[in-house]
Amino acid sequence: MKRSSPMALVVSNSTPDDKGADASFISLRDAGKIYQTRTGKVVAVEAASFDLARGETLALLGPSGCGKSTLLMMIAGLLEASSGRILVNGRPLVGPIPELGFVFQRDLLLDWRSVLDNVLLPYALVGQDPKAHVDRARSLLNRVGLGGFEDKRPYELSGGMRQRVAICRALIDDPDIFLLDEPFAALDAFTREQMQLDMQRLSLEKPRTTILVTHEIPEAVFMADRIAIMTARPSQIREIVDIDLPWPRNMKTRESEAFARYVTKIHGMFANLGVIHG
Ligand SMILES: Nc1ncnc2c1ncn2[C@@H]1O[C@H](COP(=O)(O)OP(=O)(O)OP(=O)(O)O)[C@@H](O)[C@H]1O
Repeated sequence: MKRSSPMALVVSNSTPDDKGADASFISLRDAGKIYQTRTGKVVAVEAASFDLARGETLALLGPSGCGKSTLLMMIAGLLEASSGRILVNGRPLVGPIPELGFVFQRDLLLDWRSVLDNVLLPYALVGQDPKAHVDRARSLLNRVGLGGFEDKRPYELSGGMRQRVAICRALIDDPDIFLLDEPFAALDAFTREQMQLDMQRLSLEKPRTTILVTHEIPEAVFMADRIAIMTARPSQIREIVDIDLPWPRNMKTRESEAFARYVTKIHGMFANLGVIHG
């Protein structure tokens, strides 16, 4: 089952290239990033190129320090590319993407606000009255199993519950683009698996163009339509692997031969790249 498409999104005022915009909703053309540091230049990302269609999920998979977070921040428009181009909906990226949901490895919840008020925080930050969005916030919390926890404070929740709140906060304004930077890295294996299923359920309800940063091969295979194989620094996208496993994915998917074949194949790619030894 292929997932369908979310709505259009406007990024800059320049003329859109609508031809093929659906197939290349997010396009990178030799996008690179060099950090200038006191001790010299750090080439974090070298000439990354790919096209991502509306509603697709791409995993950025690679070893620690290979530039995955840098690339994600560039796609969010939060970090300027040093070279190359990034296009969203056919338009060059000229600043932070307004209609964006971003989930970080750390949940970044505010402990002095209730769960509900944390989910509504994006409105408070821009001075909007959050009242009109309370129903949606409650509904999102319900859908991730946090109905009844609205008045709790984040410090009363487990790590997995906190990250669910962070996901609801990222989705409160119904963004077209959803970026996740190792959102489950700090969670135990059981919670992690459950979160992958929960995320899938949310994305099947309302498909969004999603980019997931991870260094877990099975997680990437389970969650993504396509996987960008990234080399160690200076990072390059060595290959894009299409994951042709049917949706929805479940326990049976993880146990299937096809799933194991993808994991083995990608493991072999990283071994060939010298990322995995032994
Ligand atoms: N602000 C910065 N200034 C200088 N160098 C940086 C900066 N941010 C990241 N780097 C360097 O750029 C490289 C890529 O970092 P990045 O955090 O993007 O990698 P990553 O693949 O997300 O790593 P991890 O999986 O460990 O989170 C690293 O060598 C890092 O030290």
